[in-house]
Amino acid sequence: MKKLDIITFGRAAVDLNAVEYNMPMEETMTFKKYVGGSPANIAIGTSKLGLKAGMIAKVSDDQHGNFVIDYMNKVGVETSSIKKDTEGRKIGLTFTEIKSPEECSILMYRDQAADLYLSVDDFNEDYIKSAETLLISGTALSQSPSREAALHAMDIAKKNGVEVIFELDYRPYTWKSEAETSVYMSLAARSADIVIGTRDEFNVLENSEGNSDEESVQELFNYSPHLVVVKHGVKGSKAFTRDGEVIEGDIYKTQVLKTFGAGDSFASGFIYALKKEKGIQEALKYGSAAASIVVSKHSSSDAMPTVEEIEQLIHSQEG
Ligand SMILES: Nc1ncnc2c1ncn2[C@@H]1O[C@H](COP(=O)(O)OP(=O)(O)OP(=O)(O)O)[C@@H](O)[C@H]1O
Ligand SMILES: O=C(O)C[C@@H](O)[C@H](O)C(=O)CO
Repeated sequence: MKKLDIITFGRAAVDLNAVEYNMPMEETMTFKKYVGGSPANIAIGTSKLGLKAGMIAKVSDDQHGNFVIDYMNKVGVETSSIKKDTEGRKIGLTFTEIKSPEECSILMYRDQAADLYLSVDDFNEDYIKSAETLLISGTALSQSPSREAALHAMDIAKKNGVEVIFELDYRPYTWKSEAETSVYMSLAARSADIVIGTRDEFNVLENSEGNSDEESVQELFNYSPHLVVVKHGVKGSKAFTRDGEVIEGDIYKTQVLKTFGAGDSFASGFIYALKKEKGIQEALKYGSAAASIVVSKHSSSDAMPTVEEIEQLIHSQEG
């Protein structure tokens, strides 16, 4: 029995979500603070679903860093490998704009962000070995020393039979060029067991437009991955297995408040159901239902649902 079901690797940050909706950010005067950062959201999401989740991250040594660690502890995430930056670097901030339920955007403040200074010395082999699964966020590969740390963590996982999930999580702001992004995204995706990303993110990984999902996944199946999930927003998602299965996931209709947070909640529900051995079709349902719940709420982390909420939604719309 492993101590942890999953460790997520990458940024833990702060989201500042517009309290006033249906207006541009210039006019927004009030923002509500939440924990943010895609891999932090996934640690929170899976923990709220009852998995034993931990995180490898680096936050600022200040009130915001304390806020993130305290919140993660409160929701049951194991935080011993969330380190504080000793050089005074600050946590990333993400302001969100909710112009309409369809028109949302995020504005990231991430210069010298503490998470990109996570280094190989900030975690140890035993911590990774204590988990069944390691989830790496693509943004962690965008700069050194976090890039080497992420690749090192993947290497430890692979040598020790720890499953690796690569969440493409492409945030253009932190990358220098499209070619560089493609090189490192491909390197990580080829070494992972499971890859999850949006169609646009696979285009970034391939540094080309116009490939079909089938073409993207066949390329990856030449390497380590045995399961690849391509997300298509309101059009749902598709999972492809190495042995040729293609499984489609629908969405669950809801009253959308904002669109961000869908990807992280989808990953949380999907991973939870896979770990509970419910099968890929069910995992897509759990992912979509979790996303549907989160897009109807104000945050991407605090809004992560419980198993009961997910199952209730699935049954209500199937009924
Ligand atoms: N408006 C919506 N209503 C219901 N479900 C949705 C909606 N948008 C997305 N989803 C669900 O969430 C999944 C992931 O969404 P999407 O493809 O937008 O990922 P993403 O771009 O990673 O999300 P994010 O906006 O958080 O970065 C979709 O496959 C779908 O199941
Ligand atoms: O991933 C981030 O750093 C920002 C998120 O926390 C934000 O809520 C979001 O964009 C989720 O998709």
